[in-house]
Amino acid sequence: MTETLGGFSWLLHLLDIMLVSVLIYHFLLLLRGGGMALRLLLWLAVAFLVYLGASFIGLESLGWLLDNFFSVSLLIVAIIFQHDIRRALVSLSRDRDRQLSREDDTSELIDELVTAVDSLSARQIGALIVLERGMSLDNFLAVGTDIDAKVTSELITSIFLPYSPIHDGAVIIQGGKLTKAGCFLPLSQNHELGKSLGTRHRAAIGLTEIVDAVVIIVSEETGRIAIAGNGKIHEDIPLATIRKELKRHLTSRRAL
Ligand SMILES: Nc1ncnc2c1ncn2[C@@H]1O[C@H](COP(=O)(O)OP(=O)(O)OP(=O)(O)O)[C@@H](O)[C@H]1O
Repeated sequence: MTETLGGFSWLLHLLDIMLVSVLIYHFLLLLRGGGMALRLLLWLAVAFLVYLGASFIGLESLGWLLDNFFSVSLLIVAIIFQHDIRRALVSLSRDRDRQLSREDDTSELIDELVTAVDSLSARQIGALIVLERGMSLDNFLAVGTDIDAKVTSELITSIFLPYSPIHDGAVIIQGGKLTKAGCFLPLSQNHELGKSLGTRHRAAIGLTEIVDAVVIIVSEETGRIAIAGNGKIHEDIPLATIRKELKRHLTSRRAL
């Protein structure tokens, strides 16, 4: 094919360089933009078609670039989708036995949580309360103190009192029991989060980017209550809404 187009070799080189530039430009735009998953897949498909065309008409630079690009594309995909891959791997360790079995247990748990959060908020005591749903939280319990007790508002409040030795970090609630306190959660790396969000709030968001847990946050600075799920946070929520949201989250098996 290159021989057939021999007379136009300078044109081919020009076309080759232009296509490489366009590809690099759009790839950089892609890395900056949102809606990553679909756009990346689309671009991989387009790049593959361009690669076939480039090989056919003998565009050497473009062919070389795409050849190398495909070799590292698996790595690129793994890096870009690291959160989704991690979430998928964690979901393999679903532990349905720990789900709350009876509706009464769920409403009793919600009552205790709402009372605790109300009291903490009124006194501006910071708190981070994680509720396990379908996906196991066992991978996040390495650091922390074993508690394994029935959830009561008094227990939660006393853990977060400033002079309590385990007030730092998060408490974990699994299947209606408060299993751990002082747990360290992964911080969110989401650059789009507001700069005003500190590490307590970022830790809540970070965990829910990976698992389907729901996290209640009480701000020490403002006393405001927030709730995080599915990598998103809703701040300054009234108690009635917290109750409604908890009920929705704890009775549904789907991610939020
Ligand atoms: N990765 C983490 N995992 C669990 N708890 C954390 C983590 N990072 C911070 N915390 C908790 O948050 C506290 C610090 O909160 P910080 O003031 O930085 O955050 P914030 O989001 O501004 O919260 P606040 O509104 O309560 O001040 C720590 O003392 C600790 O208890």
